[in-house]
Amino acid sequence: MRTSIATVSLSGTLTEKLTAAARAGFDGVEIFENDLLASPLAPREIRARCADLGLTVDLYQPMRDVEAVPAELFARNLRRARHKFTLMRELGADTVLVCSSVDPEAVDDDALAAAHLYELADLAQDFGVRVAYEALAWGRHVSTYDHAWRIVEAAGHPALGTCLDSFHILSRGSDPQGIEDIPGEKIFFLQLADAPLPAMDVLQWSRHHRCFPGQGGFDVAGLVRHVLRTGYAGPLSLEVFNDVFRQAEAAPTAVDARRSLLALQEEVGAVRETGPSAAPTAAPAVPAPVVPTGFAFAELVTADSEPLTGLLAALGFARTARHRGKPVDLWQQGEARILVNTGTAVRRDGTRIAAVGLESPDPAGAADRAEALLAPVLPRRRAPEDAPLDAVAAPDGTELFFCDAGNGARHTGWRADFEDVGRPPAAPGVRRIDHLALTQPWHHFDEAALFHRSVLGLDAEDSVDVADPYGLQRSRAVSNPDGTVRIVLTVGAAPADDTVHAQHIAFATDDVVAAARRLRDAGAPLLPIPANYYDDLAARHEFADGELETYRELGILYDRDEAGGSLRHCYTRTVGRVFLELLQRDGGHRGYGARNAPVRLAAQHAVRAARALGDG
Ligand SMILES: O=C(O)c1ccc(O)c(O)c1
Ligand SMILES: [Mg+2]
Repeated sequence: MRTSIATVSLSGTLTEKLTAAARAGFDGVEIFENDLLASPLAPREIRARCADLGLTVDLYQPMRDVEAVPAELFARNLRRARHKFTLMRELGADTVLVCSSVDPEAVDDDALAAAHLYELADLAQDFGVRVAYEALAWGRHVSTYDHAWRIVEAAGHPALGTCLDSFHILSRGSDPQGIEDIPGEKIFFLQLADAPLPAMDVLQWSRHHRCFPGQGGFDVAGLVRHVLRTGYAGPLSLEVFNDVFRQAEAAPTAVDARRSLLALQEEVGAVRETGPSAAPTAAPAVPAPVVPTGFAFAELVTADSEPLTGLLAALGFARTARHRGKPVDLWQQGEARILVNTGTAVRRDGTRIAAVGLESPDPAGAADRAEALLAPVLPRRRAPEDAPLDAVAAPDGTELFFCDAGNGARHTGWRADFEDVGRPPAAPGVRRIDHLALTQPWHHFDEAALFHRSVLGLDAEDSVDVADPYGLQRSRAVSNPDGTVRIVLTVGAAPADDTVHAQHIAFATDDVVAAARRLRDAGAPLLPIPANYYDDLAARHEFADGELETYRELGILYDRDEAGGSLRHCYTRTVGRVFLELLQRDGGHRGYGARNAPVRLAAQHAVRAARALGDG
């Protein structure tokens, strides 16, 4: 199906939006009136720009507050419409979206509304324009799609149809099944947006929190199936009002938007119309996702490896191999493998997680999927003898390598690029990487969740808001079914300091107390946790004698889930942007201890403040 995007969904000038949409591969655009009004280009020049970019102008919108008003006001509305239809002829737009009225002077009279829309469509027809009537969820008298359709049907004008907008339909909890009662040829346009639950005032919800399909909580795919069964032949168009997208760079937002439609069409699948014609609407053929089965490695870049390797050694890691051609060392303990790269130019914020190796049952298939979902395989700076290894860039820039599963043991693939220099500890206290926490740039949070879900086939949990002392952090975990790959995507609060940008690697251990003691005894300080936290733990949970004192001594945090599963975890100091977590899960606890995050964040801010004063 053709794809389109409303220019309101992207940031920048109209020209920048058009360029971004075209580069992302959209077939057409909805020209949002505010974008045109703010543009120095005349409608004819915008038309030419779209033509140059290979974009069709699928819709001009919105025309507001037209119908069911007193005669004198309606006459003024028709005058306004005439001006707009003239503009549309210049613009090359053949369909205008008319939103249901919010005018205080509008009356609740379907017959009058139908008569007015008939007159409007009649005038539009003289300009070669069609009118698509849309029910705004907050419309004064018309706020549901089925009500808007009844008025369109009653008007019965060939140049009058309806525009369906998934936000207005799903936000009100309307049953989309009724869409199939509308003849497809009378659905002049379809606008798609998702949005996070829970509900809020629909106008604010719509104006600020829409997101691309797959990034929120609506069943947009289900709605689209209903529409396609009618035989609707127009484009799938994204209309998203989102404060972040309005500020973020248009190009990556447009790519994210296109990716959301590719993933949506895949989810919708092939739909056979229930109407007279039979041709099923096929989804674009994209390779199936190849879900990663584990972490092959995490690669940290650092200018000064001492603090990092000192911390790894204190944790019980051993330096076991060295890359044959690059300044990259492998540190290992159990199945946890950390690459320490001192050769990559490190930005001002120092040590950071730059790449992640994902074990994959089909690395080539994973790369094909990524390419099909607009995440191109990165050109690799590799020597001829280096193992073939494809990587793609996640929205935060982290390079994700698709590694042949089992590299850790069989020394094939990436592991063959390293020569052994030592042996991993015989009795590892750390078993494997439990999860990675990757802080996302503020404007890539929704994009990151969609990327990890659609490109990597990981399941996304609901986002969780965590109180940082200086604002709110949002986190959303993505994972594979058995939990051997878990990535927590976090977007930080202001001020943009290291805490906000910090990343961490969580290591799974069967005995967090022993691991914490070893770390402390090896001279690597643990993050100190305030006494008040432990007083609160004592109030909330029963512990064995001495257990709480041990946690207080070692800075171990505790969480118990509804099923009685427990999580014990503690943190190291931060090196550059990276800190390490030791965690012990018991009784099937699958969470991340989000309840403890505010305390951990406050403790990290306190350490940072102490360091700034020179006493930390
Ligand atoms: O919020 C609005 O004003 C608005 C305008 C046009 C639309 O198509 C829409 O869905 C909402
Ligand atoms: Mg709309």
